[in-house]
Amino acid sequence: MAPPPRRGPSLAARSRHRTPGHHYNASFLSAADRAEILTWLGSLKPLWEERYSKHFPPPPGQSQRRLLRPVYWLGNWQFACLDYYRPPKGVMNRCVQAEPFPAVLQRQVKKVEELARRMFRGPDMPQGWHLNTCLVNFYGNRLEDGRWVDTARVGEHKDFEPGPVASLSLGERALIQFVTSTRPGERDEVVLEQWLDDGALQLFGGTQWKEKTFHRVQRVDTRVGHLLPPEIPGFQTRRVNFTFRYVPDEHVIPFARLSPEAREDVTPYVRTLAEGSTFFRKELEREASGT
Ligand SMILES: O=C(O)CCC(=O)C(=O)O
Ligand SMILES: [Fe+2]
Repeated sequence: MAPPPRRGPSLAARSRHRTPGHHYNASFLSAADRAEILTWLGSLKPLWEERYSKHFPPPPGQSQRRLLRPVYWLGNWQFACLDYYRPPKGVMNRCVQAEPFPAVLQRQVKKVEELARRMFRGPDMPQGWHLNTCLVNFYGNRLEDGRWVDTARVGEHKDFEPGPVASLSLGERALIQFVTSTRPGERDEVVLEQWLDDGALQLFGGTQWKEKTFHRVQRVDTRVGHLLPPEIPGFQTRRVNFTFRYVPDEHVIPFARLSPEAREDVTPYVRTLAEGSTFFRKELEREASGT
C-alpha cells in the first residue's frame, strides 16, 4: 500500500522550528579545525580567579571563594571581581581589552555570525552586534585537600551581553538546561535541555532564551575519558567550552584605563597572564608608562 501523502513541513523542518531562537549543530567543527583548536589550547595559561576582591568585597551573607573552574577570555576579559557585564548600569570599568581570537576561532566566528544574522532580526539582533568576546571555560576535577573533586557544572545564570550567544564545545558532552525563573523554594521547570557534543555549536538568542529563562550546565559526562590541554596544576580538564558574546566596543577598555581601585584589584591577575602572554605584558608596560 502506498504511504499516505505527507502534509505540512517535514519532520526535520518541524524539529528545526520546535525551539525558535535555539539552534544546535552536533557536527559544526571540522576534524582539522578541532585539531587546530586543541593545539592552540595547549599554549594557554588559564587563570583561577577569586569571585571578590579588596575594593569589591562579598555582599552581606557571601564569602570569598574561588571560581569552580579556571577560565580564559579573548577579546575582553571580564574579571569576576569586577562583576561581569551587566547592562544597563554595570557596563563601565569591567571589560578589559584582551587577546584577539586566534585565526581558527575567527573563522568559526565568521560562520556563526552569518548564521545568527539569518536567524535573528529586529530587537533580537542589536545594532552593531558582532562576536567580540569569548569566555573559555575549563570543566573537570579540581584537587581539594588531596582529593579530586568534580566541579564540572555551572549554576543557573543569564548571559547579559546583548544579542545572540554562541558556544562551541570540545571533549566530553555536557547537559545544558534552560529553566524558568527561580523563586526561592520553588522548583525550576526545565523548558529545554540539550546534550552538547564534542565539536558542537549551540546558538541561542531572543527573549525566550536570553531573558525569560536561565541556563545551567547540569553535568559533564565522563564516558570517553577525554583529558584536554593545557596542563593546569591541580586540575584535570575533560571539557572545554567557548562562549562567544557581544560587548559594545565602547565598553571595552584597556587595562590602563580601569579605575585605580579596579586596577589595583586585578593587577595580580594581569601579571600572571603576562607570564604567558605578550599581549598582557604590553598592557602592563602601557600602564606603567601612563599611556
Ligand atoms: O559550558 C557551556 O556549555 C555553557 C557555559 C555558559 O553558560 C557561559 O559561559 O555563560
Ligand atoms: Fe551562560
